[in-house]
Amino acid sequence: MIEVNELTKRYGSRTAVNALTFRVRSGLVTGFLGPNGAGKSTTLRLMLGLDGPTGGSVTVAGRPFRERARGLRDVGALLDAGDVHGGHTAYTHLRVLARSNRIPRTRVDEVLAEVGLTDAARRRVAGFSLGMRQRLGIAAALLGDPPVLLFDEPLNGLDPEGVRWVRGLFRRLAAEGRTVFVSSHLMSEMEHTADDLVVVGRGELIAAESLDAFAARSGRRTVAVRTPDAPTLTPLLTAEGASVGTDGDGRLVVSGLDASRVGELALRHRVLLHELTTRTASLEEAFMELTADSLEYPTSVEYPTSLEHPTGEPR
Ligand SMILES: Nc1ncnc2c1ncn2[C@@H]1O[C@H](COP(=O)(O)OP(=O)(O)OP(=O)(O)O)[C@@H](O)[C@H]1O
Repeated sequence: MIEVNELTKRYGSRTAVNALTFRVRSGLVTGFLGPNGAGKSTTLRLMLGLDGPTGGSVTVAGRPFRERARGLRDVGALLDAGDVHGGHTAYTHLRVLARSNRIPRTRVDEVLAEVGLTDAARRRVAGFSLGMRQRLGIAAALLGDPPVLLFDEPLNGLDPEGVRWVRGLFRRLAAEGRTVFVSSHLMSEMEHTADDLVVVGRGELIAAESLDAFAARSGRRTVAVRTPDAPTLTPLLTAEGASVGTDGDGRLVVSGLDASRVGELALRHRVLLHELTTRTASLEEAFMELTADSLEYPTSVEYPTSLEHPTGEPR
């Protein structure tokens, strides 16, 4: 279990992390989500004691990480896959880490096999693809067989097979009772991997709950309606208290009424319907909406949720 309490980090006048409080439970995969610049990497560095907090604390199994002497056998981490001496081979890189952490040499071969790098073990890391570097970083995190594992954007650069493999690996590590904390800026990467979510934006905590609770809270339902007579139907719907937008594809998007009520109204007023569909906002949409106000580099891209705005105007 990792406990993060009122954790704050300021760089000069810039607050990277502001009073974050959350827990990461063992035996589960916890997704650490937030847009670029949200403070994820800073939080991970603070968790590992690589940087000192301006305020607050992090404890791993009840003790600050700095006080722990077992290094890689206590906490394994992948922070920056590029942070490897390019002149080393994969084997040498892991061998050096193993030696300085008093980990037996046999473990190097085991983790190389685990991440699928046995055949590339004697090649220089300088020639590795990003995906291979990620695998090597994961191997280093696993080297000490630690109970706690932290990964910063581990899926970057992996091909679909690699992504599937990493997902399976995280699930297995959690099933073994370990604490697995994985950062990402994409909900789609966590949706089928994480049990719990910690969501941050501009250094602030936005949500810390189970994925199921997040989904239940944010799974807003709307009704998509295709009709040749939108000018008649729209005021009937708004008179019933619904918000009506359009989806840019000729459909009305109705929130605040369920599909059966929309169907009844249409029938009563003899409005022809070509389509009537209930839609549930995806987790990705809910995440985008939750973090929209905290984007460091907002773009003018419209996401589907904005189409449900009553006026149809982008927010
Ligand atoms: N050493 C530093 N000096 C000054 N500002 C920093 C430093 N490290 C991070 N920051 C700032 O703190 C904020 C959080 O950055 P951080 O890298 O933790 O975010 P992140 O969520 O990991 O983003 P990304 O997904 O882009 O990696 C950013 O505004 C960043 O510019």
